[in-house]
Amino acid sequence: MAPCDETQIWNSYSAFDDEIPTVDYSLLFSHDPAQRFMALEFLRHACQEFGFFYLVNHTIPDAVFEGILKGISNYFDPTTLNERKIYRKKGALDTIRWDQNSSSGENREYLKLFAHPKFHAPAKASAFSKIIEEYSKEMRKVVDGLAKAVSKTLGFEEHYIEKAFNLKSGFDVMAMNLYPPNSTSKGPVGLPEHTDPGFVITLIQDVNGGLQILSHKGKWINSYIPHHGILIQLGDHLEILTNGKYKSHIHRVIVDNNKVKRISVVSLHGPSLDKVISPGIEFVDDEHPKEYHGTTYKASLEANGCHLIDVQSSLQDLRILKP
Ligand SMILES: O=C(O)CCC(=O)C(=O)O
Ligand SMILES: [Fe+2]
Repeated sequence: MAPCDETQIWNSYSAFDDEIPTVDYSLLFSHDPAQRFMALEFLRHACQEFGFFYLVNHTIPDAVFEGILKGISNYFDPTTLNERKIYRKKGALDTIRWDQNSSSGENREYLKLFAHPKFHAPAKASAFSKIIEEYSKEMRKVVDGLAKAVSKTLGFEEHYIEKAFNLKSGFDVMAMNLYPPNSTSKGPVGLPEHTDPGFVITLIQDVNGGLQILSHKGKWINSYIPHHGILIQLGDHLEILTNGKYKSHIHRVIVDNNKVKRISVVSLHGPSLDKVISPGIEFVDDEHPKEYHGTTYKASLEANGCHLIDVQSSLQDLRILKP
């Protein structure tokens, strides 16, 4: 490819360093009513005006973050590549999936697994599996707390989201990503543009840079997560439940032709697979007609003919087209 072509491609993947809101988790549960009220108001603003935010002062110990990031780095050792190939796509019953993609559309090595209601992890890597399971349990506690807080920002009692999504049996998939695979990419894209299904998506990373999110206003924004902070992105099914009040956002990963080398841990926290998700009656009236079709979480995940572990968005298909 001629150098000028390369520059043109890179320019189309550049993004702005606009501020992303930072929500203090501990203040959402403050015993001081005024402080709690302010924190919940700020969370409402972050959900409605952004749809993504950083979460700090949460309950996950630093050692859990450091443990999983180190564990992933060790697991993706290039010399043990062959051992991981047993988790390459096999069939409809896969609960763990590994793959390595190096193409103009995607450049990453990943390990995905079903984390909830039942936890699955690579049997051979038992110490690593324990680390992943601990991370997953800790993150679920944070997500349960967020479900309470988000319910309140919508004007409901704290169990509204938990009940609407049947979160106690919620379907969670974890993806552990290494960008670019083997330190070489074929082009600037780590992961192409997409939104994610579910209630919320939690994300941590080892180094900053690479993840870009498309704002409400159509502007690509670089995400720089504070140290030991969590990036929260609202999922497609919160958008459906709230009839578009709280929206999910398109995002992508850019490896900038191998300049950004990074590990991320992404958990997609979904409703239970059999739960029908449709716009809540509280969000529908003459001024806000129903904007989405209702369907079970499972059917929405399988809508593109994909395996559940792909957790792909089908939001476009669920939108009711305006006449
Ligand atoms: O690795 C990242 O930063 C984002 C990954 C992502 O968007 C996903 O797995 O859905
Ligand atoms: Fe994503």
